[in-house]
Amino acid sequence: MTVCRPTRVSIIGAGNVGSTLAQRIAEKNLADVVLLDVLEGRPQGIALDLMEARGIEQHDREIVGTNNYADTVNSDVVVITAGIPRKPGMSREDLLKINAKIVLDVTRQVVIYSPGTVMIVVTNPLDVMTYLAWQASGLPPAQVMGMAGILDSARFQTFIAMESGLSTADVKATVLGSHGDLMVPLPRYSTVNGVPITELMDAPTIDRLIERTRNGGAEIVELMKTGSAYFAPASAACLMVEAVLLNQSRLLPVAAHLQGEYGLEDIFIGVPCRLGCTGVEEVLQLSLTDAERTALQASARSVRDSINQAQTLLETSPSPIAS
Ligand SMILES: NC(=O)c1ccc[n+]([C@@H]2O[C@H](COP(=O)([O-])OP(=O)(O)OC[C@H]3O[C@@H](n4cnc5c(N)ncnc54)[C@H](O)[C@@H]3O)[C@@H](O)[C@H]2O)c1
Ligand SMILES: O=C(O)C[C@H](O)C(=O)O
Repeated sequence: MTVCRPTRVSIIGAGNVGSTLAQRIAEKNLADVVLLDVLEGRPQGIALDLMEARGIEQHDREIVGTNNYADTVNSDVVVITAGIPRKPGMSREDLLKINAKIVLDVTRQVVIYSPGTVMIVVTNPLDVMTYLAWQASGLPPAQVMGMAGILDSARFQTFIAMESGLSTADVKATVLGSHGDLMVPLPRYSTVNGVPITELMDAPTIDRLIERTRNGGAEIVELMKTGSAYFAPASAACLMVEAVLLNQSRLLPVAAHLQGEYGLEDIFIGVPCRLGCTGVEEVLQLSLTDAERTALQASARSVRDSINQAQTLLETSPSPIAS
């Protein structure tokens, strides 16, 4: 008798984003979930809690909590959420050194047990962490990507719907670039049922919504006082997991490795990509105005500076980046 192996997603970091993502994946019946954390008891407790909801939510997905990477073996997708969230007054870049060490450590352990996985990075600062995870993993670049563009676009989408009073379902918004102050919201590619928002709102209103989008993560950090956003981030990561597991050919903005696209080399940054079972299957090159291209280049320069900074910081660490 053939024994079927269920699809498995491992989530490294059983904190706010990781545990919410585990819930979404299981309740959408996408895959079995392994939730791993350094904290003893936390992933086990969350997994048991989610298992006890199965009868109510009507699914039979296995959710396992663990501190042992061997339990993540043969994961189809691994999502890295391990790391420290920022506090009010901090930028995501302030997390660079501490999270770089965590991301390098967990990535190296993940690929021992899942050498062919698709890896989705969530830990901040996002674009740099995705680059470091890719380097440490040895995976082909198409199998490593970062989650941010879907979240930033969803925030822009929400603010456009709130401002216009039109249904969120009809709004499509596009945000490219880094997951930071230099992200690049694109009003020309943001529409309400096909109508560009530039036809629906005046420039000062659009500028105000762009500013709120750029500040979207910080706005929640300031309100929550401890921790950062996790419901919308988990939804965004789940969309990527779903696109990969179900080979959906979704066109989504993700932090992908660029090798000449948009005139950028050897960097991970948010661009529209076709996502399928092998990961990033294509980078779509939008035509950009001079101003949009300049903004994307500035965004990429800031990511490149942070990568250089992370590599300098890590040179003094006991486990430097090694390919
Ligand atoms: N890319 C995005 O858009 C986005 C959105 C939200 C959060 N984030 C980032 O994701 C990260 C997690 O956010 P959160 O709200 O879940 O934080 P959290 O503090 O709730 O959870 C983080 C978890 O990581 C665990 N952890 C730390 N070091 C670890 C290690 N070496 N191995 C395994 N687990 C480890 C912690 O024990 C904790 O449970 C943060 O860096 C945050 O800034 C990014
Ligand atoms: O803002 C943060 O620090 C968390 C995340 O990147 C977000 O945008 O919500």
